[in-house]
Amino acid sequence: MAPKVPTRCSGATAVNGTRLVKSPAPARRRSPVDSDASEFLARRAELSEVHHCQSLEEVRQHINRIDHEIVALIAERGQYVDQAAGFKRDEQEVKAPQRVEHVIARVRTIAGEQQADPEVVEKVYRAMISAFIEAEMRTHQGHND
Ligand SMILES: O=C(O)C(=O)C[C@]1(C(=O)O)C=C[C@@H](O)C=C1
Repeated sequence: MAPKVPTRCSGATAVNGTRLVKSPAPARRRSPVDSDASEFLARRAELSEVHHCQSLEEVRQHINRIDHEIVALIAERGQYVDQAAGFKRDEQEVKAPQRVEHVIARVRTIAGEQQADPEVVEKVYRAMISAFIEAEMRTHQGHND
């Protein structure tokens, strides 16, 4: 894996409280769907910076901050998965194995672009999708009771 090179700061607050200069937000407010994905990822990469930490405590502060963002994104993703359940007729459609493999291939590609380990990303996604399928099953059963 390529070493992480610290990027120029532009718009975050460092853990030590330093305020970093933020570039103006884009005028348009469309959601980052597929067609906007590369633009969205480029902006995300520009905003993120990997700090060289001086202590384990500092490392954990960063991990805690990132976990907050990840959980917020899982919550948002979950609401779309929940809606997906409403469009499905049976258990096979809920499980959608071909779609799962498509998602996995896609996130592995994104991992490569983002200097993330594709093996780790695949394992995380398989565990997450499996949990979402269980939740979707419950929603789907609820719709059909
Ligand atoms: O795309 C769907 O059909 C979904 O329900 C979403 C999702 C996912 O979490 O990515 C969840 C369950 C299916 O197995 C496939 C994918």
